Amino acid sequence: MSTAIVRSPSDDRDLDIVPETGCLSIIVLGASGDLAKKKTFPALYHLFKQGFLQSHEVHIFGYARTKLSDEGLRDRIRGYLSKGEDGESEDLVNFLHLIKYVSGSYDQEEGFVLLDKEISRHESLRNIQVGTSRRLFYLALPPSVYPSVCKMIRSYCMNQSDLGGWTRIVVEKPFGKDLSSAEELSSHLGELFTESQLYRIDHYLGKELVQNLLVLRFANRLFMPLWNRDNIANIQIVFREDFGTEGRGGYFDQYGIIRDIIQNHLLQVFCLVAMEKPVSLKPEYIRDEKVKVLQSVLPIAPEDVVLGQYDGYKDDPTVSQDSNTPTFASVVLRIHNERWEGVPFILKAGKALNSRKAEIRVQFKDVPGDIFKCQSQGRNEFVIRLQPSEAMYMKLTVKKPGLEMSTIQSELDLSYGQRYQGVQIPEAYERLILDTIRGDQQHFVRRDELKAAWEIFTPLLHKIDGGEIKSLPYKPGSRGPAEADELLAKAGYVQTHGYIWIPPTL
Ligand SMILES: NC(=O)C1=CN([C@@H]2O[C@H](COP(=O)(O)OP(=O)(O)OC[C@H]3O[C@@H](n4cnc5c(N)ncnc54)[C@H](OP(=O)(O)O)[C@@H]3O)[C@@H](O)[C@H]2O)C=CC1
Ligand SMILES: O=C1O[C@H](COP(=O)(O)O)[C@@H](O)[C@H](O)[C@H]1O
Repeated sequence: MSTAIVRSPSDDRDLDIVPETGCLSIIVLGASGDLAKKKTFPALYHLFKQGFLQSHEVHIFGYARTKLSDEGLRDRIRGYLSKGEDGESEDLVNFLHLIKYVSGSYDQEEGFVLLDKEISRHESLRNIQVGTSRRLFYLALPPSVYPSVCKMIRSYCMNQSDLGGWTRIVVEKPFGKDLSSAEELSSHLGELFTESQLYRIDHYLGKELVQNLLVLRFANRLFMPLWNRDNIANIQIVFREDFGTEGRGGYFDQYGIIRDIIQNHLLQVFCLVAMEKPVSLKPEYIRDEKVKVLQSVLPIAPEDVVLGQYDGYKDDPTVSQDSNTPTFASVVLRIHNERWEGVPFILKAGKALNSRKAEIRVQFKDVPGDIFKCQSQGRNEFVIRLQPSEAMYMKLTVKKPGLEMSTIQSELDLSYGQRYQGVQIPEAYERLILDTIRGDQQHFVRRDELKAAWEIFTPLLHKIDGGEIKSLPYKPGSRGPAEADELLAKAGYVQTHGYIWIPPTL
């Protein structure tokens, strides 16, 4: 009997990536903060548990201004790591043992000299040849300190030479506040590091169903002829949260929902939905196509925007009383190219809404010559739910089971929890951190991509900052301002009536 070789799509990927081993130091800057404890350290722990980080190779350093001992940092993060575990597992003990804390400022050499000394000490304990070590700096910090921190890393903490080792820098969003500040930051970092050393992380690119988009679009014959202006009426990309800015009001008020979610997370999803097929899976080819589609987006018309701010947002003492910062926005993007001319893409995001959900909703056009008179029931829709409970489903018109010839809306449903029982879907950060260690930049944002993204939103953001477009009030726990639904209808979205999706049971 012959044994079938099952290849994963990545086996044939046209990537210039060599498997990497050897001494690895992961340095989390801003280790005392929110992101570090909630996302970065838990992601590292999951990688450790799965064997991607090996005790004999890896050491993890936390760095921040707060005075803490090694044990102090471990105590801070322990509860976030042990979620779902009974007591303190052997894995957890071993992982925490790898963590060391260094305290220092973000703009003085002393701290970074000390940090370098600690990293070098760990490297020499591993008896490695100078220059073969790998140093990964993760900036879990407010962007205001990126320039000084990067300068310090460049001056005092680089891997010494290039004998197969490397230094890589992971930076979080928001990367700038508009086109000019982003470009300034890019130029600054560009003087210190090469593009291949910089990893601009957008954690939406690490989500399972976002990573599935290219496979779905380009590995299925079914979708190829349909994915265009001839068949698709409109596409929504939606992010909803059922909680407000909670404890992050000070940060949020400076940025707002467009900079926090739409300009990065939703726009990345938009690229993958709208771009053309790349030459191959080589990261540069994929990013080239993303840039092209971003450059084809037309300037945003003011009548294609609805902004909202939930009642109670300004109760946060760190939020200014006359704030016009939107906590909700619905923005219609229009692409000027052969595939998408005339198809509105509605990007919508809001905090303190009635549910927590992120999804892509592709609505198809009406069937010409409808002999079943079923059009009023609703159109075909293909929905990709990114979270919670990953799923893809296709809303279809079918014959209502029974003796009569009547129609009803139903669905073809691929709910991951049901179809892939027992399969653990990795956290976005886990996947992306592993990519940085492997040197795979496919799921990271390139400099020109970032620039094109800011070019789309900067004129609108300046109008909002200048008070030219007002945020409309909405009730927490609602769908957002009613005007957003009106905008959706104006963009051509047709609501399905009387259809209720019944979640599958296991
Ligand atoms: N939290 C989240 O869920 C997400 C965050 N991000 C991004 O990740 C980065 C870090 O976010 P988060 O952890 O929430 O941020 P925090 O506000 O928790 O800041 C992280 C650490 O940075 C230091 N710090 C805070 N403010 C300043 C300042 N003004 N100047 C110098 N140092 C400061 C503090 O450490 P110390 O005082 O000890 O030095 C703090 O513990 C940001 O860019 C954020 O936008 C992205 C996605 C989600
Ligand atoms: O980047 C951010 O993302 C989170 C939402 O992430 P998710 O993976 O839970 O969908 C959002 O709450 C936060 O405001 C924003 O900065």
